[in-house]
Amino acid sequence: MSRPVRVAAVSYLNAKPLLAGLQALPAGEVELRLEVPARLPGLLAAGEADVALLPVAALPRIPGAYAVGTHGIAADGPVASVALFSQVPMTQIEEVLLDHQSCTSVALVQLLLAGHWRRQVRFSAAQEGYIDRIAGTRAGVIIGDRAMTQGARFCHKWDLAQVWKEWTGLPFVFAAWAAVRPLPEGFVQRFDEANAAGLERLDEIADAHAAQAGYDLRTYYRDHLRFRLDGRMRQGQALFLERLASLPPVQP
Ligand SMILES: C=C(O[C@@H]1C=C(C(=O)O)C=C[C@H]1O)C(=O)O
Repeated sequence: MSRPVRVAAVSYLNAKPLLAGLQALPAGEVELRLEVPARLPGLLAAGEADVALLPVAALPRIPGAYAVGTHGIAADGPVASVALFSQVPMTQIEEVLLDHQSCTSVALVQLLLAGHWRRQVRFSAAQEGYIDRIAGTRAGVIIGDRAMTQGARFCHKWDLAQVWKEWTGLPFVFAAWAAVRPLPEGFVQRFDEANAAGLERLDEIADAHAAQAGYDLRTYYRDHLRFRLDGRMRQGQALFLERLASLPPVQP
């Protein structure tokens, strides 16, 4: 491949530590594009991206997808930025709005409601502006930077990675680098090392984006997010995909 490797990543602050190290790659080796998670599976499947930070719920839909390196976006306990928000207690929720920017978390909430909370609710596709419609018995999933600042607005917040951990005892992987077609010789190792280099500078990266965040990014990067996908992470991912396969066709 003589052209740059086209890398598509999540546009939220959660991905900045993985992306920071890519600057160390040889000039012109990668071309970076940032999108909300729900757009990434389509880019990879259509060949518009060579590598994507792929929401793991999309893996079964992309034939031939394989893991690139050892990094992604995960949590081992509360993640802080993925939650179900509601004004009423769990037992009174009748409808759940599914964040249109999400792919994995909207599947996770359906698994948790059916298998962990054992609640039957209606799921509705959400659109831009849906957060204002979370009211009464209508709850909603919110992911990413927008989720970090909703705390005071809703009476109830269930952190989905924390609930997954309580349910299964395992970490949860939201997204992981993946490709479909072969990559240039040696690229995966260079890319993986570049990711790891970014993780050495978490505080510096947090401070560089602090004004944009408006919350404590150092804590978010250090205490909530996990970027290295070890054996337990992959175990959590496998269990999620197994349970997802037995869920009735994911709505909406
Ligand atoms: C932790 C997060 O993980 C993400 C959630 C995703 C999803 O729900 O599809 C995909 C990628 C990650 O950005 C977050 O967005 O806050």
